[in-house]
Amino acid sequence: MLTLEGVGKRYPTGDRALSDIDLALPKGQVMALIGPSGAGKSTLIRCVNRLVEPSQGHIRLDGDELTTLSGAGLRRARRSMGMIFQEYALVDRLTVMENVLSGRLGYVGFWRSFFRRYPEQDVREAFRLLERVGLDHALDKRADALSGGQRQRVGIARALLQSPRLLLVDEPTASLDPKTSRQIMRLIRELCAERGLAAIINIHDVALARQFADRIVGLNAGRIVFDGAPSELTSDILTTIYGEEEWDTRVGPEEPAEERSAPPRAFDVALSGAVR
Ligand SMILES: Nc1ncnc2c1ncn2[C@@H]1O[C@H](COP(=O)(O)OP(=O)(O)OP(=O)(O)O)[C@@H](O)[C@H]1O
Repeated sequence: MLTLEGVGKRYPTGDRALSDIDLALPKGQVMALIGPSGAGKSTLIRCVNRLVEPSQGHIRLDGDELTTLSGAGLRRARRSMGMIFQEYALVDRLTVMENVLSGRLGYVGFWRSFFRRYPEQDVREAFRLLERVGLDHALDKRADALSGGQRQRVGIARALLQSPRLLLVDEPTASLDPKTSRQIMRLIRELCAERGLAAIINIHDVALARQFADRIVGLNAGRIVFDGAPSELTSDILTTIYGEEEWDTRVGPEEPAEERSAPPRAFDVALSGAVR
């Protein structure tokens, strides 16, 4: 379980990115983090794995305080948090298998990984994961020969090979088409359920957040302004998170009357297009 207590972040530039963040993320919960650009979503995710140093507060993973760790302790904590990125962060000239195996870098030591001599059990597990994400036919392909969706699947397999306790996911679908985005979100969700893994997913697409997360947290100007179930996300709450917008606009004035008689649910329309 991950807990954040009174977490704040002020960058050296003076920008206050987070204030008084209190959160508890139980094992197995998939949490979507939404909010307008600049709300502090990436900062929050990066405070958890200390890519950004929080200025105040406590962050604990299974009771271990993360904010005071350094050196080997910090490396150990980081390897228990798998990170999945918008731009995949793969090494283009390496194969799919090599990219996935790099998820073990935190465990195998420099020279072994330099010569790419990973223990056999790591290779077997990498193969199993690639099978699970549907890429066992592409083990030897170079990463730069893959589509965006395939690259993200490699990123997911690599994060899981770390044997993480938590997944930190930063806009995993921002570069993907709508269908691939849904497939990737579904995969992340299923894998979290299979492994009892908690995840924080920073995402701009509210419809995807609503469909695939157990819980949604809305940030605005560095503060939590909503924390609840996807079904509680009303248009009033979207206004609280993002500001004034016609979330319910569903039918244009020029729309033929017969089509107005059975409109799609306003909310689905608003969510599928307006919040990007
Ligand atoms: N390295 C940095 N130095 C100074 N200020 C920063 C830095 N990174 C982020 N900020 C500021 O912190 C605030 C929060 O930024 P952050 O990137 O966390 O927001 P976000 O919600 O992830 O935005 P987006 O959705 O656009 O990625 C913004 O005001 C931003 O300008």
